[in-house]
Amino acid sequence: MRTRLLMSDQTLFRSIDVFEIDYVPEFFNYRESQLKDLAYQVRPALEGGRALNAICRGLPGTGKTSSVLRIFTEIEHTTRKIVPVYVNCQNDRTKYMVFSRIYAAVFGHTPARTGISIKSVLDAIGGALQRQEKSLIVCLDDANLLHYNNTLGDVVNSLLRLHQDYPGARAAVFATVSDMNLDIATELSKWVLSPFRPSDIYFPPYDAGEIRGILLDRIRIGLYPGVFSASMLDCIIEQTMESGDVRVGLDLVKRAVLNAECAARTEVVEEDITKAYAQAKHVHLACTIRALSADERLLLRRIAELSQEETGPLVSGAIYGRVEETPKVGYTVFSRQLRKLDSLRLVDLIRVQAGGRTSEVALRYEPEKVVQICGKRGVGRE
Ligand SMILES: Nc1ncnc2c1ncn2[C@@H]1O[C@H](COP(=O)(O)OP(=O)(O)OP(=O)(O)O)[C@@H](O)[C@H]1O
Repeated sequence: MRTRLLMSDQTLFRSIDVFEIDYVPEFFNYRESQLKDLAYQVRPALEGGRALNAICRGLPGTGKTSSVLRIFTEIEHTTRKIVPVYVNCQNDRTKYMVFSRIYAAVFGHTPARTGISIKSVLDAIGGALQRQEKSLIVCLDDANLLHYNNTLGDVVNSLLRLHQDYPGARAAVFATVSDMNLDIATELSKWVLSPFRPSDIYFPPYDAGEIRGILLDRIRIGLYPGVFSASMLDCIIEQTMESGDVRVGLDLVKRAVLNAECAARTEVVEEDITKAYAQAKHVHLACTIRALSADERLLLRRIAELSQEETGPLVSGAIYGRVEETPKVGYTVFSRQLRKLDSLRLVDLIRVQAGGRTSEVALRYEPEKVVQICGKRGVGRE
């Protein structure tokens, strides 16, 4: 007899790893054209030259990192003449950390901790590439996080000029950027002396059908048959489309199944998804806030505080007037930061007047939660 009850030693997951953020998906569809573009950038390096630079642009969770890592894996299986290096700028935010990461990929170990200068790390990298006649491709993932204090300009400059001190050492940069308002190429052209001229590779948000396809592939591999019905999947797709980030959908599926297990059910019901959404909402918020610069985080916190204090709608001009941080940023930078919070769906910007500069700013999350996650004022300001 088919039972609806799950025993305590039974699980609905065939493999729970399939829903973890670092899982490398077996099926990777809907990004064929971007993968082709990336492969094209690599081609000159396969022929002994320098790869072409690229900027992969798209909102969070649109497959930028996965695409670059896929191409890097293909490189590793094809040639030893190219050293692909992945740098997660959320973790490695200084020039020294970025070059240590590259050093580790070239030499197989990190540089000695004490007393070694950035210049000597770079010299060692350049020398090794020259001797071994190898070409370097560095992926700066979430490169916008290095944008402040011109770390990004310094890093790109040093890499692209490596060949000047070490003829034959060739390096290229693949930068991924989720801040759709930041024109990294123009920003860099102010700082980077060597020709950067990146190709722009755009990653549009997945539509509902594509999100369904991605989630269905994972459900097929990660869960036992019958655990997740089509109608339950529809609920998850609806929630995922709100943020546009596939990670939200994957996380919701995992949590909903865990909730079903907890209730000793053999299949997910709507209640499991509602509960999962309440649990996951803040996890997603925390991840998005973590990826902000310190100044953007302070602005978001201020908006949350003002939302608690004010009863009427908040408008951008009034928010600017009440930013307390010193030195205060100019209005143009402030507007750009606001647009970024809007593009990350942390706030909604509603134009008050056609063509005017003023917008109504509506926080999309509970202000108390935002203040709590943003942390103390003034901590870690860049
Ligand atoms: N086409 C796809 N097929 C299967 N899984 C995908 C696909 N696109 C994205 N994913 C999954 O979604 C998650 C987020 O993808 P990824 O990290 O590549 O996005 P991203 O655009 O780099 O995001 P961010 O800008 O936040 O770094 C990962 O778990 C990845 O495996």
